Amino acid sequence: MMSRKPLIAGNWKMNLNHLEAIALVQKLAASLPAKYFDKVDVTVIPPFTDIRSVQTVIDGDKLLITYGAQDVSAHDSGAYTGEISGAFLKKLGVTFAVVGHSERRTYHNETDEVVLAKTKAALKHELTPIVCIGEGLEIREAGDHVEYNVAQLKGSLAGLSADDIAKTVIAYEPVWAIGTGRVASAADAQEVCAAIRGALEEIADAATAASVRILYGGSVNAKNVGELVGQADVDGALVGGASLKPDEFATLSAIAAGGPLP
Ligand SMILES: O=C(CO)COP(=O)(O)O
Repeated sequence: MMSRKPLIAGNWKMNLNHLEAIALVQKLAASLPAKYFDKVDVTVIPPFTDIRSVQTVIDGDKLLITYGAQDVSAHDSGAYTGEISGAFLKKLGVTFAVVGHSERRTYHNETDEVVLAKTKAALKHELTPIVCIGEGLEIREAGDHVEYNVAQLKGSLAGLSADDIAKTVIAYEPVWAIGTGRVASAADAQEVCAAIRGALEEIADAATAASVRILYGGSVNAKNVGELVGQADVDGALVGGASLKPDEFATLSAIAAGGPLP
């Protein structure tokens, strides 16, 4: 099997102003020396208003940490008040764009069609979309989580070529695990991530499915990340709360790299 470099992505959500962002990136860099980056990719995903400041620190200090955006407009430019174009993000050196986070699906009514349009926009502007899917508690309790996630994945990637799918990252984030402290078991994460890989093989091909990184997200911390990323089909984590604590985020990145602890 093709080896996939783990990716640890810190989704700050609507936390930290640009001054706090600078301080966090500096602390994170101090705890995570360059030697780790051969074995793990680490990215921070701040609010839009922090991106320029984060870029300045990362470029100025030649850090190996990358950065992403929490959303991207489906449109390139024009009369779309409040939206942010992928072209602007690319110009700011952004690597990743999260699309379809459950908070956007829930609070902003983003459907699979919207998520697909945003995924296409990210790809068009050479950003790597981190396409999020995940079931709510009712679906999990009914035992329908595998089918639900496969359907959401297929809807969010509908019609994309294998070449485009190869340029994505998928994040499985069960809604009941987000911000609750109730992490999925490693076996539960593996079950859905393996099903996602199977679905990628169906909609693209085996080589593409083997190359795409699939992350788990939902109450990931330094204590549980090792077991999660130890699963065959879990290639990293999308981390919320623990990404706001630079020491813990550095520790969990080092664990994903296979150690040693910083
Ligand atoms: O939604 C998440 C990351 O995108 C997960 O958030 P928590 O790690 O805070 O549960």
